Amino acid sequence: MIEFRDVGHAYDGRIVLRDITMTLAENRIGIVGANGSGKSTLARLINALVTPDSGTVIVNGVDAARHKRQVRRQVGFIFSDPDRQIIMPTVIEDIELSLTRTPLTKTERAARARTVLSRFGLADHADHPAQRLSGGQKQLLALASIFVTEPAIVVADEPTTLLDLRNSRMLRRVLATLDEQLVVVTHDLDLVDDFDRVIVMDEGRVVADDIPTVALAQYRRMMA
Ligand SMILES: Nc1ncnc2c1ncn2[C@@H]1O[C@H](COP(=O)(O)OP(=O)(O)OP(=O)(O)O)[C@@H](O)[C@H]1O
Repeated sequence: MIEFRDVGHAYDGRIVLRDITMTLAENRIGIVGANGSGKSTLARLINALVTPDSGTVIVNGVDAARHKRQVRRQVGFIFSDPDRQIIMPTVIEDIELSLTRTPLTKTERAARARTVLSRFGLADHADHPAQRLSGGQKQLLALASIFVTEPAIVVADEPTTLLDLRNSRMLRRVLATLDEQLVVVTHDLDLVDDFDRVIVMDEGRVVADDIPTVALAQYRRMMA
């Protein structure tokens, strides 16, 4: 569960988030809104990549700004630019790296890594150089390397920007099977239309917060 209590944030004195008070308890939550409306900043507050200038963000009972490391262990964050996340030379090594802090043996880590790669359609690329994957494949790898650690909460900032239609459909199917709480920032409205809740941001405020059909209709009217 994620709670925003009267949260505000400014960059260099320019306010980008204001008066955010809400509790995110649903399993799958989408955040949509115009460019620059504050969505990424809101997402980054959840794993303390950004700390609020005012108010508090509480993640599973823990103040994110005060206990960054504890919160980051629970929140997997997926960046829209996968190059920020890919570290190891090969695809399988990159996934295995995510598992180094687990008590799994080397053989178990390799088996878990291969399972997640096939779930994300990358089984045939396991031993390929990670940096030579296509942009979309890198995005899938970045997703797989977070999901393999089974965090309690997954926050994804525009996870489908580089994916073709088949891969964004595959991601949609994978997301539908997850037990983790999921918060997705996106401009891909189809991705969130079967979510439990959609939040619409505008100029740093929440302007709609409802089931997808209602919230997305309001967003479409706003942008018309
Ligand atoms: N690190 C930063 N330093 C200064 N300004 C920033 C920084 N990050 C974001 N901003 C500004 O804060 C505002 C909100 O940005 P944010 O990235 O949260 O919006 P967004 O809704 O995710 O936008 P988009 O849909 O374009 O990705 C924007 O005006 C942006 O220029």
